[in-house]
Amino acid sequence: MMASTENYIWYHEDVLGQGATASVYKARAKKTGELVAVKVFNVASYSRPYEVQMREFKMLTRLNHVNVIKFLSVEELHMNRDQKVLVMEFCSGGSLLNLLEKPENFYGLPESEFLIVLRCVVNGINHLRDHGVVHRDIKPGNLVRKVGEDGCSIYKITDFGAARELEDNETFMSLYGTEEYLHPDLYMRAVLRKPQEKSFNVTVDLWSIGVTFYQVATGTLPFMPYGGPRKNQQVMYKIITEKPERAIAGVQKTEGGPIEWRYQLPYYCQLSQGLRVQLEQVLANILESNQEKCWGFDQFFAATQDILQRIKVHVFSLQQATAHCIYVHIYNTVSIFFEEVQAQTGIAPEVQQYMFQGHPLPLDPSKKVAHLPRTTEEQPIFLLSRQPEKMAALPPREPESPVIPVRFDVKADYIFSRTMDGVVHQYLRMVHCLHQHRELILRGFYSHIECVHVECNNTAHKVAMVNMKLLSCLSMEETLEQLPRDFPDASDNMQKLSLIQEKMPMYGSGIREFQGKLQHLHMDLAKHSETLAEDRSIQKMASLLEKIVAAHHQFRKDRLNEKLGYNEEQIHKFEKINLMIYIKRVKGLFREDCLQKYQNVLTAVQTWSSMLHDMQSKLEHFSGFFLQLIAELQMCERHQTKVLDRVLALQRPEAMEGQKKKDHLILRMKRLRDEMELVAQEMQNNNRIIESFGAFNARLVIDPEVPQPKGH
Ligand SMILES: Nc1ncnc2c1ncn2[C@@H]1O[C@H](COP(=O)(O)OP(=O)(O)OP(=O)(O)O)[C@@H](O)[C@H]1O
Repeated sequence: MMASTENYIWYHEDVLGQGATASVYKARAKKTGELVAVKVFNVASYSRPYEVQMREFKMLTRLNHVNVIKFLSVEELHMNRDQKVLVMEFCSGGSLLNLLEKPENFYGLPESEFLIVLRCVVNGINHLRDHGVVHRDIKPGNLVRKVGEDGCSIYKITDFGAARELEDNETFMSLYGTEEYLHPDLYMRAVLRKPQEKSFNVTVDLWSIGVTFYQVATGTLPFMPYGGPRKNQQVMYKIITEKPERAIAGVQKTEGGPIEWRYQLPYYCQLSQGLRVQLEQVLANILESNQEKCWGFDQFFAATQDILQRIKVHVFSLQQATAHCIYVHIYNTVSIFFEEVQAQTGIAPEVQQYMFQGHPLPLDPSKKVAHLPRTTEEQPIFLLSRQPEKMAALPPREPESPVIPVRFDVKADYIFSRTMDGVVHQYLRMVHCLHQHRELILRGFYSHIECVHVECNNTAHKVAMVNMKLLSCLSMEETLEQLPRDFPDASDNMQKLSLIQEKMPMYGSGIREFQGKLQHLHMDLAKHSETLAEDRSIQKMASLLEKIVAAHHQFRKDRLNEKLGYNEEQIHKFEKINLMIYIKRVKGLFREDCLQKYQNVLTAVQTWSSMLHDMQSKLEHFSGFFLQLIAELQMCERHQTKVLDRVLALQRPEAMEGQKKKDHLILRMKRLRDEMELVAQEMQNNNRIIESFGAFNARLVIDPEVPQPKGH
């Protein structure tokens, strides 16, 4: 069956959605074939006074924004000229509600998509505000989705039918379908039908936006009486009006039971901690029925813009094995970034050090955040603490599984399979996340070990330098010892030098031991990397999910049939048994395989962290000590040179046995002096090499005020 207006035509089966006032169809322009959406108002709707019918059209003609549905024209239905048809741009992605109903979004949208919704709604609502329009029916069903040329979603506010009708008690019923999103004052009037004197301003939209954002972030409605908002309207009203300040959700878990208030987004929500805290702040201030305490539109707009203008920096805290998203403004200094990192990890800025793409990342606190490298979830900046840090990673909390209906009931089985579909999607996400964290831990520790390795080499160079200087000093000391005992300024460094000579092999072997340990760590890491590479848990979970989705589709078909035939019923029952087996396997795979392997890596992290920390602090100590030794040896050299100079100056010809002997001694002295100069030059060269190695040194200068090992 087809219907048409003067310029557009559509099939009845191409229905995009049906609301309380109208049905929306996918239609085509007769002349161009262009796809449009036509909203055909139902009988109840077009029997309203003409001006009321025209309000939505009039309002739409005034609006023009990418996040507001584009109005094209108003036409009349060919079959019934009284019936108005609103023609608008077609959004192929359905509504945000359709998206939330997909099992993969049972626990809310992923962070990137959530931010798109946030941006579109805030910008769209701002445009309405600029034109003095209060929508009064904001909800996921009234946000339609278009897929942009870049593949990203664009959400558009639609359905402007409710805006003026709120002032008209007779047509108030049109709001009935959206009571879950209603501001408490409207709820009282529209749902409980109690007179309400207050005038409704923009805060009613802000409340609905708050409920919508909560649902988009979590997949569930924030205010939930036992049995659902529609079944228990009195409790619903109690929840939204008695909600304590700053609470963002209220749930009644048992019939007639207490209401559990929530001040934070639930654990299963997919948003990062960094975004959650910012969103919770917004929600607490717009889900506020007290007009005096509720944010005004300007505050809401400023707070949401502040979130949207921030850039996201992915940070993985290696010793703690936790992933973080740090939201900062591009114009903030790096020191602000350090503080945000501290807020999420507890690691103080003075002990933070970073690595990126396998190399140390020196960060200057006075520079702008714009200088930070671009990060992704897979390519984060690794955070290391100079202090030992406790493991902070917690095993992920499993989603609550619904109870399997014991009896044969197509409806209950369908609901069960649908929920299970959502639950297993969450399991799959968790498996992905654990896998990714294992990968990041191994990658991060590989670089960390390499950096300690460089430090080890630097220290080994210092040992070599000390040894060279020591040998040169010792040989000179031996020469000087041949001088007459009563020679003034005769050097007596021998004891000190022998003591250093005695200790040096100990340091040398200490460093070799570290190098051995590092090699051992690399081998340990390689074993874990091999286990990770062979891990098929993601594929196994995905294949189980596929089977559960197939069972769910089967149950969806079965639900549509009033009564199943004998064979269909048998198949349904077998499928239910299979479903139970798959679910058991999902949990087994997660707990005994994925979680177990993840815990193994976490245990290794603790060992690796403490070993590397121990090595680094010893190396730091060694470095400082060697620099001190080098200074002492240099002093000794200077003293020896001074003595030599004096010897040469004080030599009197009569004191010597003969001219020949004198010449011989002078020659020897000169040669020695030349040799020393050569050694000194070589050492200077070595110093330069070591300094250039120092640029790769893992002990980064993050804050110039932080005490650094001597000589750096
Ligand atoms: N332009 C569009 N492109 C694609 N789908 C659309 C469009 N407009 C609306 N829809 C779909 O049609 C559904 C109903 O549209 P709309 O909300 O305008 O109707 P309504 O009768 O006013 O509904 P309500 O019960 O919310 O008052 C939407 O939820 C959406 O799924």
